[in-house]
Amino acid sequence: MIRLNNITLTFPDGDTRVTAVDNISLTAHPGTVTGITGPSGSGKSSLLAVAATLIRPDSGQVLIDDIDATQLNPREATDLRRNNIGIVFQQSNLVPALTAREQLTVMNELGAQHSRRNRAKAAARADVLLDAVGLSDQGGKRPHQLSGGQRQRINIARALMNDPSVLLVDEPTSALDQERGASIIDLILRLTDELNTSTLLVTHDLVHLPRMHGVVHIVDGRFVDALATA
Ligand SMILES: Nc1ncnc2c1ncn2[C@@H]1O[C@H](COP(=O)(O)OP(=O)(O)OP(=O)(O)O)[C@@H](O)[C@H]1O
Repeated sequence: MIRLNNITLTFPDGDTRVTAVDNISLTAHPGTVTGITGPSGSGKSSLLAVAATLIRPDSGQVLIDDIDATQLNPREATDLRRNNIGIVFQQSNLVPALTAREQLTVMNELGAQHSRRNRAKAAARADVLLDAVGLSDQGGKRPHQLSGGQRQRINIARALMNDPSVLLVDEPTSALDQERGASIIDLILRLTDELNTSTLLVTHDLVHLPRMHGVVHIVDGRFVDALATA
């Protein structure tokens, strides 16, 4: 589960500071997808970066499975991120030289020694996830041999390699047409249910919002409305 309590985040802006996130609180429960939406520059990506423990907020708590990430030292925060959080970034950052399957198994090699699975278990997990995202027959292909939608599926599978309890997804449909975008949202909803992740999904694509379990609207860094659609 992820709970953000009264998050405020500012960035330096000349002699002053710009407030990117202004006292936002939200909770995402296991098995649910919460949409985060708002105009460009409203603070969506900043809020997601705070949730991902990539940026420490000026104030507020980031509770990941009841651990307050803002109280951890950088090494502890990295461990928490690796073990408990899966992140799908806006830009696909697949490694060009690796096959789809290797994009997943390499996650295990990058993890902390004590949290690594053995190679056979990591390979088995990669196969399960490739199947879950509908690409079990594409595991040998490199990113340039895959379509945009397929690459996004690999991104999602990779984020799930370490069995995270929290899944954070930034604009997963922005590079896709409506139909492919909708099928990526279907996939995220299904995997959230099957793997019981607490999922936050940033999107400016309003068409997808009615399918989320909850929606948080942000304008100028501030929470303006939340409606439960489930
Ligand atoms: N690293 C940074 N340094 C300074 N200001 C920043 C930084 N990152 C974001 N901001 C500012 O914080 C505010 C929120 O930006 P953010 O990227 O979170 O918005 P967003 O809602 O994700 O926008 P978009 O939909 O265009 O991606 C903006 O005013 C932006 O200019």
